[in-house]
Amino acid sequence: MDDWDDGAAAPTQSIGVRAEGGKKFSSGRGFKAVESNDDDWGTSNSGDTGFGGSGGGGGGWNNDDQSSDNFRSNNRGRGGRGGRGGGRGEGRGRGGGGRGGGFRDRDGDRNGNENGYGGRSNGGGGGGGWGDSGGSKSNEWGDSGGQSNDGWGGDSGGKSDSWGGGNDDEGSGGRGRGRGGRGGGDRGRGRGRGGGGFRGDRDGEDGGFGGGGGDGENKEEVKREIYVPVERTADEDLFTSTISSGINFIKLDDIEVNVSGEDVPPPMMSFEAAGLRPHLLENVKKSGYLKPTPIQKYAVPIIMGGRDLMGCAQTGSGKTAAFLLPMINKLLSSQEGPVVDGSTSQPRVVIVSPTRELAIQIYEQAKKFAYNSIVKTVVAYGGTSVSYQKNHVLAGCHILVATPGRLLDFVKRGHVSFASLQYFVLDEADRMLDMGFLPNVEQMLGDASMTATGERQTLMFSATFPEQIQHLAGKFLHNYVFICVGIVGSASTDVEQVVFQVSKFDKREKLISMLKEGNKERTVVFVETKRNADFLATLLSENDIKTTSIHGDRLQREREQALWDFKKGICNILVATGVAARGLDIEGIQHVINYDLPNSIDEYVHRIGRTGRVGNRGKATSFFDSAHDSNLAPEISKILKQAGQEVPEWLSSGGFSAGGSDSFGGRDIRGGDFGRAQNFGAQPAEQEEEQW
Ligand SMILES: Nc1ncnc2c1ncn2[C@@H]1O[C@H](COP(=O)(O)OP(=O)(O)OP(=O)(O)O)[C@@H](O)[C@H]1O
Repeated sequence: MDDWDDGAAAPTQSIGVRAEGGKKFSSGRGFKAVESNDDDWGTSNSGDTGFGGSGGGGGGWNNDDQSSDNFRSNNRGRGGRGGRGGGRGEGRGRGGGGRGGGFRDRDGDRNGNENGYGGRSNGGGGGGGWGDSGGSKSNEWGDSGGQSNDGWGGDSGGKSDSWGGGNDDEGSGGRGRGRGGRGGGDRGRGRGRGGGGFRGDRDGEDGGFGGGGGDGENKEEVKREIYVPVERTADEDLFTSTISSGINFIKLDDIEVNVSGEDVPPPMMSFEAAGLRPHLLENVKKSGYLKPTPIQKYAVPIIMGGRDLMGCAQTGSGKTAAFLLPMINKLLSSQEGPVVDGSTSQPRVVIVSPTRELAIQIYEQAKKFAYNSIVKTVVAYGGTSVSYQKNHVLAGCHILVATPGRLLDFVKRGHVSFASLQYFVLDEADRMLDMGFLPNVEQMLGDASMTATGERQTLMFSATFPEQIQHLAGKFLHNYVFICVGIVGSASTDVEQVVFQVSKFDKREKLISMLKEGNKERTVVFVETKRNADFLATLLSENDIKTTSIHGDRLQREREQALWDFKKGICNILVATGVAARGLDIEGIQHVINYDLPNSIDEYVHRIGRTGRVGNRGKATSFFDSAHDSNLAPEISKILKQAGQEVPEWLSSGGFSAGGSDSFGGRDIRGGDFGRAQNFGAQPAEQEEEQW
């Protein structure tokens, strides 16, 4: 299940069954904001119409201590979290029952970290009032939440006992029957009609979940708290916060590079040779970059030459610096300050990323390269205080890094205009141009203030770039150059890929034994659903494996804390949904485990690319459940083969037929002269110091 955040147009999943004849409530309280702020609330409801409350319940968050991230003591469990309320103000949601399977910490002391997960307790349908939960004292849920009509939304700050407390017992999935979730934030009136929840499987798919959703008219999800992001890394520390190149760095030069387009500028052989400004060169050196990677060698001169670009290169091969360096160089050369026209900020560079954490990371990289210079960088992304980020944007910035929803919101409100834009960058461009985000990108590029194609430079980067997306991308680019380092969509050869056949019933045991054997290797475990991410994180914590999790249902504050805990080694295991598959660059990830394989091979390539970066070696293990994953067998076989790795017989006999790289978009789709790539071949590798 996809859980990409922040796409205003991203579809909301509906999992509930709509009940007929729900009950109306005239007022109520949903999630309680930590701090009230008109602007924030207003904004959170100002998006496009279309997808209403993703649920009705608005279940009470059982977090007495709003200032803490702590779920440890008696009331810290999240009581069954209801579906999200049907919005505030005019928002009307028809929602389902809440999500069952709230979890509650039974033993706070065992969880040493702030985001710690406690024991399992599965409540029934959370938001939806009375859930009958498998194995637990379900009636308590109903009593506490549902019977009082007023209790649907739950006062998140208040009597949380009634929501979170009560159910100590373990049990598998709750069966939530949502009865008319009542929408609404603190100050709104919502109307809800509830849908029934789902009952959790008894076979171990824990946690029933409630109906997700009605078709309310609420504009966007109600935010659950207003979060002012914490800048955790001091500017000086940015230089050491990325990954040091590994022993195979030099081998990147062996990868064949194809470049196509008209009058392509020649590659640079060193950062010094590119003509970058001394201040920038100093910051590059301070970052520990001695030599450019292949994508940097080609992309930097092309961007400096004023060209549009579609760049494809493997995960962890330095694409971020490939676009940041030439842009920052230009900003430094012009020496112009940020443009703010009245109450509208006009950045010169806009970089759009599909996830919030990736936006933060790009922002930090930009700040690092622009360190101690006039170039100002700002980040804006969902799940955070709008007014806080708006103030930063309006203070003026050269570079704005943003997720699409928040950016469009700022554009709509007139806080941001593209009138002075020189560069428009789509990172993870294939993702930005797929069905979920394409309307957002079209809106940005079609905005009345947007500089014309040809006047601005448009740059797109990714490790995967299917041909149909290339076709689509072409219409936003002007006489562009296409660079392809290696085969587009191929995995880094520095990642050792192992695929095991594991049925869904054996996955947990296998995972636990593997992690215990792994001796605290820093590991990302990818799962398909948010629910399972929570469940597994809890399970692993119970097994004394320090674990945290990241997925789209966690508060932004929790997401950032989770990544921080993982980066700092407070938790060595990160259980993640696809939200962490792309772009994240975390030092020391030794192992990626696909507990659940993704639905697409591109996603597989991005996920395993969280390890084996910039010449470091890594390992990726995938649990292949033939009942579910057989359609991926040929493509995984192909990826393994391309990376020069052994393909298990059972996998290849599942229908694998070797073909060209076309389905991965391994060539410039323009064909003709453009498609006639100049093959720059492999660069002569310098003498390696160490063989492996
Ligand atoms: N020339 C270089 N020398 C040394 N390290 C580098 C160099 N270029 C980039 N790096 C480092 O390599 C790591 C990976 O870079 P980056 O995140 O840009 O990869 P990417 O190609 O964008 O990967 P992904 O496709 O996963 O997003 C970062 O930690 C970055 O600081």
